[in-house]
Amino acid sequence: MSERPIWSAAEMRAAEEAAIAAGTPVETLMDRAGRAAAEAIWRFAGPLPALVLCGPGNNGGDGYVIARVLKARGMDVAVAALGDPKTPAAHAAAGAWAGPVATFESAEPRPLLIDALFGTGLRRSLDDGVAAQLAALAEDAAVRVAVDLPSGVATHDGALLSPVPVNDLTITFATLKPAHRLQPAARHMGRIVVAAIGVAGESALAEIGRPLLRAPGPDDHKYKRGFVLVAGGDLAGAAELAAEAALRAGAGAVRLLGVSPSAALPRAIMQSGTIETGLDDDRLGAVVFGPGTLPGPESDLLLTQLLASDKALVLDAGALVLLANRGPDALRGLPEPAILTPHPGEFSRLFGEIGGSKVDRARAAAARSGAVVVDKGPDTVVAAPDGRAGISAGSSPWLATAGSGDVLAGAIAAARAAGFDAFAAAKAGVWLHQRAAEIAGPGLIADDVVEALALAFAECT
Ligand SMILES: NC(=O)C1=CN([C@@H]2O[C@H](COP(=O)(O)OP(=O)(O)OC[C@H]3O[C@@H](n4cnc5c(N)ncnc54)[C@H](OP(=O)(O)O)[C@@H]3O)[C@@H](O)[C@H]2O)[C@@H](O)CC1
Ligand SMILES: Nc1ncnc2c1ncn2[C@@H]1O[C@H](COP(=O)(O)OP(=O)(O)O)[C@@H](O)[C@H]1O
Ligand SMILES: [K+]
Repeated sequence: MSERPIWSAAEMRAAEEAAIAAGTPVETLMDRAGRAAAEAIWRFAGPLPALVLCGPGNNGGDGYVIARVLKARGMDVAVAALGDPKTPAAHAAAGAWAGPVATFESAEPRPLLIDALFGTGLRRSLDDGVAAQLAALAEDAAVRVAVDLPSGVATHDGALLSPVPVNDLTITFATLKPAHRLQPAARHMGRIVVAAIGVAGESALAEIGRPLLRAPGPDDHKYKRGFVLVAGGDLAGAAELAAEAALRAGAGAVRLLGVSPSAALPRAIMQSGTIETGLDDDRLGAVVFGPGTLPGPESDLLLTQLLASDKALVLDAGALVLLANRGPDALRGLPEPAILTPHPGEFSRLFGEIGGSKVDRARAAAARSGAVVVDKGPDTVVAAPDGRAGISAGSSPWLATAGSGDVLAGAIAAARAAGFDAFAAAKAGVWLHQRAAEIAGPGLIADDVVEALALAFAECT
C-alpha cells in the first residue's frame, strides 16, 4: 500500500526543528521550499505576469524566494506585503528580493496570483479587509496558487477561518497537512503538489492509498480468496448491493441470508441456509450486517448472535442504530475488532458530539468503541483504536446516492475476508469504493459502482 503521510502543524514544526538541529538552517529549508514552489508554479502557469502576496511569517518568506526565482526565470513579478517580515528567515528572504514591494492594500490584480500570506502559522481569521482584498485579487486573476495552504484555512481541521478563494494549485512542503484533505478546506486547494524539502518525521496519519490486493493464483480456491456472509434485513436491495459488491471486490464466495432476494441478484451469490447455520462455518472471513436492516427485536437478537460469534463484523446502517441503543461499549472484548461505517447522522447517534477535527473525532470514536471506525463523507476518515488513521484522497460527489454506503460495506468485507486486518480492510474498501465511483463516472447509481469495483480491484493487483 503506497500511503502519503499527513503531518499536523506541530509535527511539521518538530520535523523542521529536527532538521535545524541536525545542521540545516531554516533559511535553507525556506530556500528549498521557495525554489520547489517556484518550479511547480512555472510548470503549471508558465510566464504569466505574477503578483506574489507575502505575509509577515515564514509563509511570506517562501513568497519572497518564489518571487526572486520566478523573476530570475524572466517572469514579470510584482510583490505586495502584508506588514514587515517578523521572522529572521523571512527578513533575510525579503532582503534578497531586489524589486519593489507594494503594500497589500494597494496591490493591483495580475493574471497569476500567488498567495504566500499565511501557512501553518495562521491562528485566527483574517481581518475582514484583508480577506476582501484577497478575494478581489483572486477574482480578477486567471490562475490562483496557494503556498503551503490557502490563507484562511485552519491546518488542523480544515475549517475556513475567513472566506478563502478557490485555488488552482497548492504547493505544500514535506507532506500533506490535514486541511489538504479535510472539508471544507480541501475543495479550495486545486491540484496539490507536495515538494520535498529534506525534513523527516513520523505520523500516525496518512492519506489512504491504493491497496495491494492479490489476484487469484494457481493455489487458490474460492474460500481462500475470502468468504463473506451478508446477514440481510428487511429491505432486500441494500443487502444485495452489499453482497454483490463483496463479490466484485474480490471475495471468492458470498452468501446472502435473511432476505427474499430480488430477481436481479447475481446467481453467483449463495442463498441456502439460515443465518445460524451460515455463521457456523469456519471458512467465513467476514460478516456484513446492517444494510437494509430495520431496528426491532428480531434484528436486535441477530446482533446479539453476531456479537457472540467469533466472526469479523462489518456493521453498517441499521446495525449502527441497534448499536447506538446499546452504547458503544457493546463492542468491547470482541475477538476480532469490528468495523463500523457510519455516515455523519449515524456517527452522532453512536458517539454524540465529539470536539476537534474529523480525524480527532474518528480516533476518539475508535478508541471508545474498540472498533475501526469509517467516518464517511466527501473526506472519509478511517481510524483504528490504537490511533492510526487515514483520510481518503477525496471521492466523487456522485457517491451521494442511495445505496452507495451498502456498496462500501460489501467492499470492506471482501478485503477483510481476503485476510486484511480491520484497519487495512477498511482503508482498502474505501479506496476501491472511491476508485469505482471514478470509473463509473458522472450520473452513477450504486449498481454502477458495484460493477466498476471489478475494474478498481484489477488496478490493485
Ligand atoms: N516548517 C517548516 O519546515 C518550513 C516552513 N515553511 C513555511 O513556513 C510557514 C509557517 O511559517 P510561520 O510559522 O512563520 O507561520 P505563517 O503561516 O507564515 O504565519 C505566521 C505569521 O502570521 C501572523 N498571523 C497569524 N494569523 C494571522 C492573522 N489572522 N492575521 C494577521 N496575522 C496573522 C503571525 O503573527 P502572530 O500570531 O504571531 O502575532 C505570524 O507573524 C509554512 O506554512 C511554510 O510556508 C517553509 O519556509 C519551509 C520550512
Ligand atoms: N458529497 C459527497 N462526496 C463524496 N462522497 C460522498 C458524498 N456524499 C456521500 N459520499 C460517500 O457515499 C457513501 C454514502 O454512504 P451512506 O450515506 O451510508 O449511503 P446509503 O445509506 O444510501 O447507502 C459514503 O461512502 C460516503 O463517503
Ligand atoms: K498561503
